[in-house]
Amino acid sequence: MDMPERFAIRVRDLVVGFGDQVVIDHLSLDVRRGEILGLVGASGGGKSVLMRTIIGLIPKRSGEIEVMGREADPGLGGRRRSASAWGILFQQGALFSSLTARQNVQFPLRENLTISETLMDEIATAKLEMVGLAPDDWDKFPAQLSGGMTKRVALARALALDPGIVFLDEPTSGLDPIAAGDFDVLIQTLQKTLKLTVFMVTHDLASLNTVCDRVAALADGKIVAIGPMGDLLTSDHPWVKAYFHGKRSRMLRPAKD
Ligand SMILES: Nc1ncnc2c1ncn2[C@@H]1O[C@H](COP(=O)(O)OP(=O)(O)OP(=O)(O)O)[C@@H](O)[C@H]1O
Repeated sequence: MDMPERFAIRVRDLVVGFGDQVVIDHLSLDVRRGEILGLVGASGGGKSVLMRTIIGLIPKRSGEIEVMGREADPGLGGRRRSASAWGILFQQGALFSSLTARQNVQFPLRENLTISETLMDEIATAKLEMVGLAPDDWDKFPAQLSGGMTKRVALARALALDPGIVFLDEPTSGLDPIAAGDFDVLIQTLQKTLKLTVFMVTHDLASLNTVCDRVAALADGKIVAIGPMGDLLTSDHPWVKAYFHGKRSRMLRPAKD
């Protein structure tokens, strides 16, 4: 049953820390190919650190990380060697402010491929169309784009090299509920059509409910619960209970009697 090909990412017994602080403490996690996995955890609990360690931006102290069946190589910083294995949408979109939307999408192509300007334009256009950005906005600079448009451009850039996995760090933060809902639908559509594996850090309860196949909860440096949203809602773990059944989440449900 547990064939390695079933998994896009396998993390075993991972430890990551800074100085005296241990952030990730013997954590294990499997991300299945083709699933949308949501990661929740307390602020400062290590979600971004976990994501950045998987993609090789932060060194691990010990443990194993396998991405698409290959051991991540800490010596190479992971990124260059596997540039096309994953794409990343950082928190706040993090576009280059001096480049237009189209140039932002072309950036990873320029960095990693030797192809003509015409082909680069064609690929960037295809990606911008894919994320639903109107042609009028393709040559705008980030400062001229709304929050939702910025996220779309950042997603187009993450998809530039046709990755098998995309990492999304709080993709709907800062968006109004309608724009966030539209973005959720976009992620789901792209995941289906491109057969992507999506690893998504989010605090957005609606995203967790509607787009994630499974949700993993990070507490005390470990994954303390993982499964479909329904399983998380019935988890006995104190942090998971507080997260999903706290005052703010309760407000989302209609009052009984
Ligand atoms: N480069 C770094 N150097 C030192 N400490 C760091 C570094 N990056 C993160 N940390 C620390 O690791 C801990 C986890 O941070 P992380 O950003 O992963 O939290 P998070 O779960 O993503 O939080 P949030 O939901 O608020 O974004 C924090 O205590 C943070 O200060």
